Amino acid sequence: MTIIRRVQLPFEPHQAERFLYFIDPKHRRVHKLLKTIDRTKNRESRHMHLTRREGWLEVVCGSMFSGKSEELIRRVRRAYYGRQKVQVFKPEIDNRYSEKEVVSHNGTKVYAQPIREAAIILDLIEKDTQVVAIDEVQFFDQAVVEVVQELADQGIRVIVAGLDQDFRGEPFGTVPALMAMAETVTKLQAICMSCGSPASRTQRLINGKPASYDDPIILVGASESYEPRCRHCHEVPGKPSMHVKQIQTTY
Ligand SMILES: Nc1ncnc2c1ncn2[C@@H]1O[C@H](COP(=O)(O)OP(=O)(O)O)[C@@H](O)[C@H]1O
Ligand SMILES: Cc1cn([C@H]2C[C@H](O)[C@@H](COP(=O)(O)O)O2)c(=O)[nH]c1=O
Ligand SMILES: [Zn+2]
Repeated sequence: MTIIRRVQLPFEPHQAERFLYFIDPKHRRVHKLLKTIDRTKNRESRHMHLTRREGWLEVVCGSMFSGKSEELIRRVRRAYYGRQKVQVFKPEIDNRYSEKEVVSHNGTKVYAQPIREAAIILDLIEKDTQVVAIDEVQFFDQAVVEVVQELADQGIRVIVAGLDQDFRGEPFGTVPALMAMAETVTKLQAICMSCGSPASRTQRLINGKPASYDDPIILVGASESYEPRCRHCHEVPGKPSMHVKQIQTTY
């Protein structure tokens, strides 16, 4: 028999055996050779990218209007399609569009439990919850960092969405720390309302004028007080300028 071609058919990782087919064109026959394979080895080589242990943190951040809530809602809906037990939380202070829903600027929404402080999340988690989503995470107290770590360590997929920068263009609350400890970080951009470039920052406008650096950081609002801007169009009157020190090197 002349073997001219060896064909390895696709196989599933759970299969303990695979077949090697030897094609003999002369006799128009296919000879089958059964080969036992090592299940563990096979699974490792083909599925290294799959997570074996549940529980991690996903951060969705960016400026206002960049699509953070839309993205959080999209991930939550997909989890519901997967028949997963999901709990969504939001800070009580964010009552712009709804008390008991996360609502995006273009109207998509999902039910959420409003809470006053982060530690309460641990009391509200139900036994079989697999996914926890928290919107407007920048408004929560410092304890939110330990809360999400605890949930992820317990095997829960935790999704948080929030502003990485305040209106002054400075790191916002615990979001930078959450970004550092997350397994994945998705940084979104809106469109700059001044020049049309991708926008990484949020401009606060008071009576149409840029808010000054000393204004309070927390001010709940939407398009009446804020618009997305790129770094070049973002204005913060009174912001201390950064002085780059000249470093003298001596040899
Ligand atoms: N300048 C803008 N750039 C991008 N999207 C904008 C802008 N202004 C309004 N939007 C709307 O905002 C939506 C995103 O809203 P949302 O998910 O609530 O954002 P975020 O949570 O980041 O503030 C977009 O899909 C779009 O409909
Ligand atoms: C920049 C900035 C924003 N806020 C407030 C304004 C809104 O209520 C939320 C952000 O909502 P979004 O879902 O990202 O659109 O935060 C604030 O209090 N301080 C700020 O500096
Ligand atoms: Zn711009």
